[in-house]
Amino acid sequence: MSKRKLSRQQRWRVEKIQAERAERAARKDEQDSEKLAAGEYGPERTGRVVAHFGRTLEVRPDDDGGAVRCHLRANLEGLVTGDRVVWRGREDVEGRTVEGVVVARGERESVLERPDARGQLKPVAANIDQLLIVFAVEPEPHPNLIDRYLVAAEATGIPPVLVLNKVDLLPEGGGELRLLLKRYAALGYPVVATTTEREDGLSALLARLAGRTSVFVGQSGVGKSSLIDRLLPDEELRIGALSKESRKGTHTTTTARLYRLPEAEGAELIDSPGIREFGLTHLDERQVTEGFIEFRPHLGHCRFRDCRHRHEPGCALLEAVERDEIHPERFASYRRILDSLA
Ligand SMILES: Nc1nc2c(ncn2[C@@H]2O[C@H](COP(=O)(O)OP(=O)(O)OP(=O)(O)O)[C@@H](O)[C@H]2O)c(=O)[nH]1
Ligand SMILES: [Zn+2]
Repeated sequence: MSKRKLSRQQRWRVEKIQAERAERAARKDEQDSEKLAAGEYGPERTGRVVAHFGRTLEVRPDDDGGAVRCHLRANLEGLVTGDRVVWRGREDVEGRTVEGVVVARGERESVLERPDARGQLKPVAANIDQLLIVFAVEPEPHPNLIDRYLVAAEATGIPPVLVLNKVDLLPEGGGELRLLLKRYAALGYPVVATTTEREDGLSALLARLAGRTSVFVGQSGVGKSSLIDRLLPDEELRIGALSKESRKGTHTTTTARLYRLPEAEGAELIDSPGIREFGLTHLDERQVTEGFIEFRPHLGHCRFRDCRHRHEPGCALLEAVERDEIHPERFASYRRILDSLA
């Protein structure tokens, strides 16, 4: 909300709209209860949220068929794209499922959050198996930036994958960038090379996408749109396979959407402009320290319990750098990220 004060009349209008909205939702819920009791909705089925617009969702049934427009029972809040749900459909006279009601949410394996306009973290997508952090030969990535993304990924608990795009621009032998990525591979991070300039330029990525739900993140210009265009060539797929009946009056918004990727078995992608910007969120000192995964075995072993890992004697991290167990550039990057928090 902006700092601008609302006039009394504006405030009254806002309150009135909110009250009307709440009343409508309550009425709808009452109708749903009656319809559910009267057996107008079919049996419980499972599905996955492929998009959401306020209290209206699109749910893709696990059994079959295209996405169905559903609304939420009043006791359900905060569903996001990627959530697994239990829902019940209502059919028209010709036996087509025309709408549904979501009655329960499944447990989440992971959730991606972003700060809203007020700076409060809000979930934007759920059940993501991997964060694909895209880099490119051009614009050349700052190693510090890769570390920043990795730290942010570690804070979510969703495993990151480094995707080096535009490898068609790599110099003979691979250059510095290949060496850099080798360092990350040695830490245990999967590294995948891609190019949209060659027919088979996405084969390693497709293998990585199969059987998982992924999101693409990364700085501007690295080729996220180009990669996604190749993965989702069909405009219909991009709009979402919403059945014709359900599509009527679909809002066009910037909500996160879940897509099936036709070229890799069981591959799903959740995408939105907001999600692509992930990684630029605020982190605290503890998250940054724990986000450097090779630090973890050493944490808690410094001589001083409140060690800041700067010049303290008996610092386990500094000693690990001395012994080459922590790469000095990773350590320098850690310090730079910490300094940027202040
Ligand atoms: N040489 C080469 N160029 C590529 C490749 N992939 C993408 N590009 C080019 O890189 C530029 C940026 O690509 P985009 O797909 O718009 O990048 P983006 O990450 O979506 O950028 P934003 O929309 O700003 O976030 C475009 O001019 C693409 O044609 C590649 O594999 N090789
Ligand atoms: Zn220390």
